[in-house]
Amino acid sequence: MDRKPSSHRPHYQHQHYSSNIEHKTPEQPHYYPLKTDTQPANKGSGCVSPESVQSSRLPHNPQDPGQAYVQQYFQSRQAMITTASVPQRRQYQQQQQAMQINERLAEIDRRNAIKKLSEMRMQKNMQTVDKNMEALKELHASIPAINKIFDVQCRIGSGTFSTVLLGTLQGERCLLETQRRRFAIKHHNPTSHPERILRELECMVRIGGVDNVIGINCCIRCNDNVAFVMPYMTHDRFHDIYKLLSVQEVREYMRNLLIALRHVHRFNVIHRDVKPSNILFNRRTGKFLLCDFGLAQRIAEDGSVIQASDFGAFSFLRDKDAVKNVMLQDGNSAQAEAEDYMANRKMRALGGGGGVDHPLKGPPSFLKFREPLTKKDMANQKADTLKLLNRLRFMSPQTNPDNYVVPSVSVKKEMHASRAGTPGYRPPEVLLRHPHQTTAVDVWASGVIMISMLSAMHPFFKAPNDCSALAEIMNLVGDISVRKVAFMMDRLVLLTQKRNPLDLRRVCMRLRYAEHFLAPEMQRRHRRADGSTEMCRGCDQPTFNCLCRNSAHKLESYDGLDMFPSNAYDLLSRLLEVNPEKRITAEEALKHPFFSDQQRIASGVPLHQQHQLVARDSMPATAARTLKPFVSYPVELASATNI
Ligand SMILES: Nc1ncnc2c1ncn2[C@@H]1O[C@H](COP(=O)(O)OP(=O)(O)OP(=O)(O)O)[C@@H](O)[C@H]1O
Repeated sequence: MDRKPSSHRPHYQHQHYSSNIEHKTPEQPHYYPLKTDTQPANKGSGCVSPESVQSSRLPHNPQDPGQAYVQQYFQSRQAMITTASVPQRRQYQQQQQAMQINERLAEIDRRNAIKKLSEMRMQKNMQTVDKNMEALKELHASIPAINKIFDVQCRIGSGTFSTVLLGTLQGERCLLETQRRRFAIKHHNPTSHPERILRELECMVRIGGVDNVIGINCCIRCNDNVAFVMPYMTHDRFHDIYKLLSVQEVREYMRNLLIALRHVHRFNVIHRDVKPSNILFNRRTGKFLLCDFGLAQRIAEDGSVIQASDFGAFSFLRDKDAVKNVMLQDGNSAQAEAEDYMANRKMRALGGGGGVDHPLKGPPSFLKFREPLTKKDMANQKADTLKLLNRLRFMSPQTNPDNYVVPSVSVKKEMHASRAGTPGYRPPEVLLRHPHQTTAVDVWASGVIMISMLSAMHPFFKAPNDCSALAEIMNLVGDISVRKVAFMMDRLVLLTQKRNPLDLRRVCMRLRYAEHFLAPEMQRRHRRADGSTEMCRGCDQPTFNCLCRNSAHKLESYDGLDMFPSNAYDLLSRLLEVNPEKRITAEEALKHPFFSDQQRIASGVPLHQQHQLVARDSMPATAARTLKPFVSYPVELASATNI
């Protein structure tokens, strides 16, 4: 049989099909558009003739099967309309009108929603502008002296106790904008306790300006309003960068933080508010500053807290020479920042330093060509991650958040224990209400920052109150270590459930590389014959991904997946040591192998000076250029202390 090649068949079929249509077209009845007395045809009735469709879109082509379908559709509809009775037609018209009204209403709703959204956006922008203006006005009104020294540009941040504004010196108006030094003007809320302001001022003057600790240029007071003038530093929001940092950057970040803490701790001062928002870190230049000493406390040799009024707060002010010699940091011009960045880039090109140019290691080859995830896989992965988060955040509903820890010896007189700090960064000794707190409080907080970077989860601890904060810590490190420490501190922790300690490295890896841990092929490989997956009761994870520290399960190894070396986790476990007496100090931590195998690069120090730093960890800040310190203190306080 003479068969046509298969490639010709569609053409043949198409021709056949078209001829069918052509055959039908002559028999087609004429189209009578539906007309009523009040409505012109094709307007408002929702009826469109096939001719009008054809003429408005394409030239009529009877060979086109698409057009043929349109014609057929209208023919059948027209047949229905023409054969329908008057009430049926009216009903049809009413339906069409209702549809149109609905469409119009939907359109109006859509337009209103867009209008409302843009109004809300504008309102938000205006609120920000308002807040900026408000902050500027407030500063000008409450400390008029500021107007004579600074051009205050805008608000750069605000916390619970202050508003921080950006200012440049009026004396430098003749310079290019990029060359003008920039200052952060911290305007304390007048409701802030004077002791708090004084404490912060003293810390900044005595401790600040060196070793990554923010310094102060001057302090201006007018009645109950106080403003600190500090060098301004452009910085990255931790929230924007914590997932992106390379190993080298994490190393530099932690080292700079520990250098700052070591310096602060040498003065027997606990910062008490170490958290990312109090750290100014510039990813481009590698510069790092620890700021906000508003909660700082000085501790006596016996471990008791020295109150701010006994802090010797004014002793340094009495010594006028000491004030003159205060190491001041310069304001930071945009040009100086750009130069720092170039120096850093050069350093990286030579193989040292942190920074953004380091490429991230890709996934290991065995996981590189993974099959795409189905919706079901993604849902499973989400559920699995949620289980882990629930496990980490779990607190029994029976727990009484106001009475979770009691003194084990009830006859002992209860002592005051400081709770100052930010939720999520408080260590076990603070949550256990231990009165003798040490600089180890800050070391724990640095560990919390490190775990956020290693696990790519921020905030890592998210508890709304101290009780659930302690529960979160126990969910990670196990209940036994916390109960032991509590016992040591004469405290009894009331528990409703036991908790296994988790393996820090696997927890961080599981959160950071979730897609690898939950790869469908991995899950399939470990699935039982009945389709279920064996789960570990200790950590609520599949047994092959068990996160328990002493897991007895056969684990998937994920060799080579993690970009962080094992000594990073070793350091982490020492920073997050539950027992404050055993916790590593900042000084010891700086000697940890996590840092020692790397070339030391000090933040913000030009390349040619870096070799001098081998024996030292950081440089003192550059000397003041022109800005003279201006310190003013309340008349009442001055007379009270005989200054
Ligand atoms: N020297 C500076 N350079 C640039 N920005 C700064 C500087 N000092 C502070 N900021 C910005 O202002 C914000 C608030 O500053 P700071 O933490 O000192 O105020 P606070 O009122 O004590 O805040 P909190 O209530 O969070 O403790 C910081 O998070 C930071 O973004």
